[in-house]
Amino acid sequence: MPYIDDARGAAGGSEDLSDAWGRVRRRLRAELGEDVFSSWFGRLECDGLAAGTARLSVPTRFLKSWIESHYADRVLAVFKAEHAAVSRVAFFVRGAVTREMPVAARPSEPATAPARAAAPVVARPRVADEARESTSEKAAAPDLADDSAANALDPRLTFSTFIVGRSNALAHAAADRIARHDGGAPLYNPLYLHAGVGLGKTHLMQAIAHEAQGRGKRVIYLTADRFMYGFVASLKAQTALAFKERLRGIDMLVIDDVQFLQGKSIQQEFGHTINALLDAGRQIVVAADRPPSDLEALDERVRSRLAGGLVVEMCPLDEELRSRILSMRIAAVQALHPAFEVPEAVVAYVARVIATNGRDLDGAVNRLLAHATLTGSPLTVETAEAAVRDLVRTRDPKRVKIEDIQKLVAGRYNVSRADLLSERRTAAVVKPRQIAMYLSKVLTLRSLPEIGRRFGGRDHTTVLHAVRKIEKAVGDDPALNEEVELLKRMLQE
Ligand SMILES: Nc1ncnc2c1ncn2[C@@H]1O[C@H](COP(=O)(O)OP(=O)(O)OP(=O)(O)O)[C@@H](O)[C@H]1O
Repeated sequence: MPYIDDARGAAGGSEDLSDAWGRVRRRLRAELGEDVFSSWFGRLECDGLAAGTARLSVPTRFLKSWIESHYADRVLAVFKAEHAAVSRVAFFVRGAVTREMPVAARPSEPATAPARAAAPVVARPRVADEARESTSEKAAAPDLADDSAANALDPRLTFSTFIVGRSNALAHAAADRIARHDGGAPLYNPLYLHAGVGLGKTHLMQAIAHEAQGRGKRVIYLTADRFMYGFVASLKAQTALAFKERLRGIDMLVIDDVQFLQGKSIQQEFGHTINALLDAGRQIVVAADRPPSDLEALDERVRSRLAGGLVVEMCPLDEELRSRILSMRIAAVQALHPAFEVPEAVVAYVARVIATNGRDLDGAVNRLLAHATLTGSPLTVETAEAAVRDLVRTRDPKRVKIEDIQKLVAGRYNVSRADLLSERRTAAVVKPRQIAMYLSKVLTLRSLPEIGRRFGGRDHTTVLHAVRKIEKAVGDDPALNEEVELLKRMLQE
């Protein structure tokens, strides 16, 4: 069970918290839009409630600090509205070992699915606990000088537990070839995997690292934020040279979530590291949530080097693959809970309705287990439907393009798209232009400078001004609010 010390009596315990958490997620998704929600909150889990504080966890420090600085108040307000016992929210980074089962998922032990190994992940003993923020900072520099890489990988994320289907066959084949490649120049260098949230990138990346390590290769697996913290900490500790040497003296660098690389000097260092490794014929494997050309924060030269090997997209999991992943997860749970019975029809139902990603499939199995354990009654399609309701999305998130926003807004306000990009400053053009910029910010993952470029080469401060202005205007003017909401819906359909 999640730890609920004060809420048990008043709020009805874990089921209540779990329901509230489902509603919090749904409201955040509705309020912030699918893109923002899945970028920042897709991996947020509620681990419990104690002394009025809801404990929320994310897999990386970067996500933690971003959510804390941009969304903490909003999350708190929504949580308070949905659960009377919540008066505070606290964010944590899930550690490889200390990770708790998510809220609806802990009727009994243990996690049913490979928890994402959020921890530093390489060259670091598995006792790593990223929740110990301040102390782990200091430990970052020496971590990379330690050679116990294998210990830090999640032992469950291997090729043997990775299920291959149409959507990931190419990525799997390339990963497999690279991991088993012995001797000679690397085959595809770098291998760049990209996919939306929860489609198996980390699993495949860790599988490569496991396999190559097992073959005696010196491998480092890092998340981008781990790279950043490691580098910054080594600079502080004046061990930057050792850090660089350590990174460059390996056979394979596996680096996850590169879309999070931030900061000029860090990017430069990343670029140098990539170049040095590629030039020395060492294998690099990179994963991100977008193709290299969309890594706007990265220097053009680094982007083109990343794109210079094999770039493979992992597509959404099809129903057949989802069903096989579910069956495997259920079998893993049954090894520990032999009484946990899931009829074929329930597996088929869940595989059909949870069309999003592997993480939601894990969540569904956890909820089924919670339901079965708490009620003691057999699972049916009806009870499964209630148990996984909060995970079901009516449709897949759609990627909205700035161009589509411009076309729709221009059409709606009787101006041309060229007007929106022009220098014209008449009210008839300025308002739709600002609305289009605002929608570009809230519906796409584009940065302010990129949006500025797409609107006739404007400065990012102009975009920021437009975003703030429309944000305020929709708050003050219900008619405009409705108008903007309608445009959002039309774009997302
Ligand atoms: N083909 C697969 N076979 C088995 N498990 C899978 C597969 N694809 C995804 N999963 C499982 O789904 C969950 C999410 O996958 P993973 O963490 O690798 O996603 P990701 O693409 O790295 O997501 P993110 O963008 O959030 O980092 C994990 O538990 C993973 O084991």
